[in-house]
Amino acid sequence: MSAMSRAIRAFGGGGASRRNLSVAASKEAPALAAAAGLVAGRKAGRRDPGEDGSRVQWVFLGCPGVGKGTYAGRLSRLLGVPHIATGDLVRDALASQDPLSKQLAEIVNHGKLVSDEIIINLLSKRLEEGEEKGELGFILDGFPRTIRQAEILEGVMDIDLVINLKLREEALLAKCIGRRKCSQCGGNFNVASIDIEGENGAPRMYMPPLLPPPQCESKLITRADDTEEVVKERLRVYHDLCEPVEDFYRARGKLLEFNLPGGIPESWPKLLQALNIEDPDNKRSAAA
Ligand SMILES: Nc1ncnc2c1ncn2[C@@H]1O[C@H](COP(=O)(O)OP(=O)(O)O)[C@@H](O)[C@H]1O
Repeated sequence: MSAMSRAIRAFGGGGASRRNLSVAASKEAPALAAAAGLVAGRKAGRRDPGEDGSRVQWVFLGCPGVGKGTYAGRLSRLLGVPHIATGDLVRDALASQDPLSKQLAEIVNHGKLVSDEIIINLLSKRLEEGEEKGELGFILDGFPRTIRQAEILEGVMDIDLVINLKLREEALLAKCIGRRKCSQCGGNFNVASIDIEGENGAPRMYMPPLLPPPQCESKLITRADDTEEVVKERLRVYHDLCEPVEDFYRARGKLLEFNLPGGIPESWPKLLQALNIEDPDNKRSAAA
């Protein structure tokens, strides 16, 4: 059993206070603590990426379709830390021969959340594998998604920043339905063209499609849970269960709200600015 699962047991077992959980976690979760590159229970201040980005322990929150995967992936490459998306861990489990996969498909393809226990087991396993490879730091995407997950994470790790991505509601559904992935190279694309009129002082929002190159065109696949009906359910679940997680981190002073102004070319430099990270593209053009 993984360290994080033991922490869950302590948490769910009744009577275990958060303090006990932290103590239990620091004793029982050396793997988890080492994977995070810190001593569990030590409350460090926010780690700015600076020269050594490898130690950031960040979380991305945001509705389905907002672009968590895109921006978390870009930052992970820039800072050299692993991007750990629990949705990907779930999809890997779904594709496996695991007896759990049928049960998981039933939940995921209806837009519901899988149980906290299952998700923490998957995440814990991934962190332990990372630790074995010497990974330091992480950017979590899609976790935590419930208050209970947030409390468990807070008890065993020091999250230093939570980035809450926001996009106008009208764009989210179209962005999910337009998502495509190349089954061969794994590239992510989007066929949706979003053009929302500016209203009540808000500027017009234009997000052009991100089309695949010709060699990927015939190999595109769509996620089974990216149908209109399922996306609407995922958005409902987000508002009910995941939005309170934003309040959880806001109350702890860890939440950075970021309103996406449009597509990647507009949003990426602004996000880097909000995070106090030097834009590598500007650096290159300044050096040229
Ligand atoms: N932290 C989590 N807790 C529970 N279920 C999760 C979690 N992360 C992912 N899942 C499951 O995997 C599905 C896909 O997740 P993800 O790719 O993050 O989707 P989204 O585009 O909705 O943010 C979710 O709808 C849910 O069923």
